[in-house]
Amino acid sequence: MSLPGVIADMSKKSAAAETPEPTLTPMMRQYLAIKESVPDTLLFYRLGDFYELFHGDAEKAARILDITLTKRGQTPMAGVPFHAADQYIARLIKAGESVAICEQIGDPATSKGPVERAISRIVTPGTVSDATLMDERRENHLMALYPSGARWGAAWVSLAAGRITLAEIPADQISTLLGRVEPSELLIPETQPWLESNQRPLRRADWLFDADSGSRTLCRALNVNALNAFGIDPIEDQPALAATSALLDYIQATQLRKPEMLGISLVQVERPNQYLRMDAITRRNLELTESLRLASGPNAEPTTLFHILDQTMTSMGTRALRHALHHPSADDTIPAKRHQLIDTLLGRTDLLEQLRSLFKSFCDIERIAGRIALQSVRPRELAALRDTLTQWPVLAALLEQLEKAALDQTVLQQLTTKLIQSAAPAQLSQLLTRALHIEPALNVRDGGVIADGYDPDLDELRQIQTHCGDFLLDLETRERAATGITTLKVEYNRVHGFYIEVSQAQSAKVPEHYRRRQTLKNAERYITPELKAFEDKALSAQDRALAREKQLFDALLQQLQAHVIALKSVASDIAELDLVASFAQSAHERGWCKPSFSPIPEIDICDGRHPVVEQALRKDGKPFVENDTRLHPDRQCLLITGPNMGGKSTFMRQTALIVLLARIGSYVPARSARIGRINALFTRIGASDDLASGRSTFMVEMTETAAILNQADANSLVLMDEIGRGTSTFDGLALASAVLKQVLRQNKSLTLFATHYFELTRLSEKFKPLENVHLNAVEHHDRIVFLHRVQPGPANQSYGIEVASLAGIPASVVRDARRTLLELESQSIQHSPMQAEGSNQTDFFDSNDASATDLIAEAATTQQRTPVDALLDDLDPDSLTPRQALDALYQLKNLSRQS
Ligand SMILES: Nc1ncnc2c1ncn2[C@@H]1O[C@H](COP(=O)(O)OP(=O)(O)OP(=O)(O)O)[C@@H](O)[C@H]1O
Repeated sequence: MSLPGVIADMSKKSAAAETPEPTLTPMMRQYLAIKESVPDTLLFYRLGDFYELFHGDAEKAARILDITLTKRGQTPMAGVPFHAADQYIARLIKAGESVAICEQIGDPATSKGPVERAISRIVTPGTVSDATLMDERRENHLMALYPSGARWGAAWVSLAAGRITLAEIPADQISTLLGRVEPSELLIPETQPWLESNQRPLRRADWLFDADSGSRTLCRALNVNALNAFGIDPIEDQPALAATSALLDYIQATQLRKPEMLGISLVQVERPNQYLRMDAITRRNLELTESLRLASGPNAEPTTLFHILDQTMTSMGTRALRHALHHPSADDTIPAKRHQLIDTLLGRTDLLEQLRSLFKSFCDIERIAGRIALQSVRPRELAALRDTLTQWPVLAALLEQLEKAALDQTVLQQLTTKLIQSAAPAQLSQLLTRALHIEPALNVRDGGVIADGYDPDLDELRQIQTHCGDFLLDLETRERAATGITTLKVEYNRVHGFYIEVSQAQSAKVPEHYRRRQTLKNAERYITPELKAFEDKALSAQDRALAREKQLFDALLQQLQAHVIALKSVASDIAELDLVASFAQSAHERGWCKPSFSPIPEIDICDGRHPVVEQALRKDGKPFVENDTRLHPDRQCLLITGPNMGGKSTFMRQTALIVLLARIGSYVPARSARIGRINALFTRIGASDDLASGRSTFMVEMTETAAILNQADANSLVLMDEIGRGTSTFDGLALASAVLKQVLRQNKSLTLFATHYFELTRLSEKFKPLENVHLNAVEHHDRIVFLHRVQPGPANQSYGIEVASLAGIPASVVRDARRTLLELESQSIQHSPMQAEGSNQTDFFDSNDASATDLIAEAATTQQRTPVDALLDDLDPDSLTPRQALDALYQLKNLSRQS
């Protein structure tokens, strides 16, 4: 198989490399030839104690790492010390760069010209697996996408966990997938257009995306003959397998390994509707794992749900939580099981505490298993694994007690049987205890990794080093006794090594097997076969001990391979238990309740709270006001009005978060909660420019609204906050009304719709499933007090100016605003169709097609008609010849340029 992409075909040397410029030094020629094989990767070229970067690589690295950029002749260069390379690599990876490490492999002594060098490893953001280069709290994913008509095949891998996931996604949900998986690196076919501004893909040759090859390589990676056992259908899953092909090819190229050596042992296939659907915007708006506010200030308090919820004790549990938050289950089974476990743990909080404190000492079994599979595990990681596994009997005892306490033991048994019954932990713990030094050195090359007593040869080598003096004394005593020469001495010098010295006077007594080494004036020096053997051993003992340790460590790694799958399975159960224990802890500390599920689209929350806002208020000693949310097909939409700062957004978000928490299997911040069949969450909250893709606030708002109107259905929960506020009042009101009606009539989604357009509240007269609620405030001693209580009916006042005054707007401005408001109100009473009495007002929201809403919208557009609009009106596309159509196009372009 030819080496693809990242390691490009070395035979295809560029003209520059084949016929190098005469001025290039041999070393530079070597550098360029190697660099050509990794054109998009920063090449760390080993020179003495440094890794050097040249040309563009040097400039880029100097910028990212803030290191000095120097010049050798005309060549820009920058370097990092080899012993500190990992920390620099970590920073480059974080910045999204890939790094290739090029080491010296030739012997300097025998080399003519530059010492032979080769790339020893390639680290990329998506394939990194080294502990020192990774964030233990999150997964690193490499993803490949393969477009196949309206559906795209996707495959992504966590190399550290050795897990591949395959899926097929509708093309319009690619950004949702990217938002959910957050790949660190993305591969797409070379010729595929790419519009997602948030993700910079790596383009790979189209032919690398081949389903058959994907299928074959995956079989090799898993060491199986067919993929059916993993739920993969070679025909149906072709697009995903095509993506898998490019994915595995890239990993092989970067890891410099064959498929069967990639440590991939888990494969899963995601089927549609497995998870509650949320697009990237919704994830962001709900601040699940990333805070909106952090972006505006690094010191701001984290405000994410993840931050509030994370009481996990292991990094495996932390990652499981992050994953769960982005993958709420659409189905009740998984969350219901977790709820049952939480129930059991809350019944025995003493065991919950013991379990959590046990987990605190647990190492990252999953990642260590992954690195064992990749044979890149470090001695101290194995020692940590040993220490964790020796605690298994304690874990088993705790789980048995929990099982006894459980009302229904099946769920706990399903989860813990493997943990308790698996033979792997005990076997491994014994093996590692025997093999590893109690506190092994950081690297095998430093020695002191393998335990005494594990290998007789190593013990002897060590013995020689530590007991050299004892041996010599012992030999001296024995030889004196054997020869009767009382002045005999065993000694050592650097030139002659070990010897037995006998005075000239006694030299006649030396036995035959003594060989003369040196004659001095008054003494003879000898060597014996025993001493020679010892000398050979002693002089090379240290080197040989190190080599033996390396050999033993490698053999140990081979032995451990057999346990990788069992370890990963154990790790995933520990992650699950840690996650559930974390949920239980939150429920226990905060008095959260167990939600129930129902089969119809409904939400019935009693005394719900927003977990993040509540926590922030508690810090300031302020109470959170609980609110109910009731939505069902007959009460499909709540139109929420109320003053700014009244709590509208908080109320809407808390409803979504409670649904989400229930669906990830957590208890929820409420007195009671019944969550029905909800399969998607949509939000249109807040306003922000998307300058990166050149979209204004209003454009962003409308794009997000359009996505909701096009996708939400009766099983969706939709949150819409202040639709239409980004444009003129009439346009905004007209749009808000039309959107609301569409959601009610067509989408039929459960909806929370917050607005400042009081006029909309009249819609409840026409639409029975629409109900008005409001958040209220009262004025008290010239101050405004927010009650934050959701009450039936529409609000009667907006308090916008009062809130502005609270925010510190100068008094003169506030006074001016009040005056203007009075004027506007009196004018609108006289003129506005919205405020006029009787039929006018009803007409405005008439739901007939010729409703006044539509008319207002039309009128607003007519007022702003441009020559382009006029020309467009006059055109009848069906009656135009191609020539006329082209002319019209030119005309339109001219007009538009003029206007
Ligand atoms: N239920 C509640 N109990 C206590 N305090 C609350 C509650 N809801 C909201 N608050 C407080 O009020 C603040 C503003 O709430 P929120 O942003 O939800 O108001 P809003 O009505 O959406 O405002 P705006 O219309 O200006 O967007 C919150 O940051 C919080 O401090």
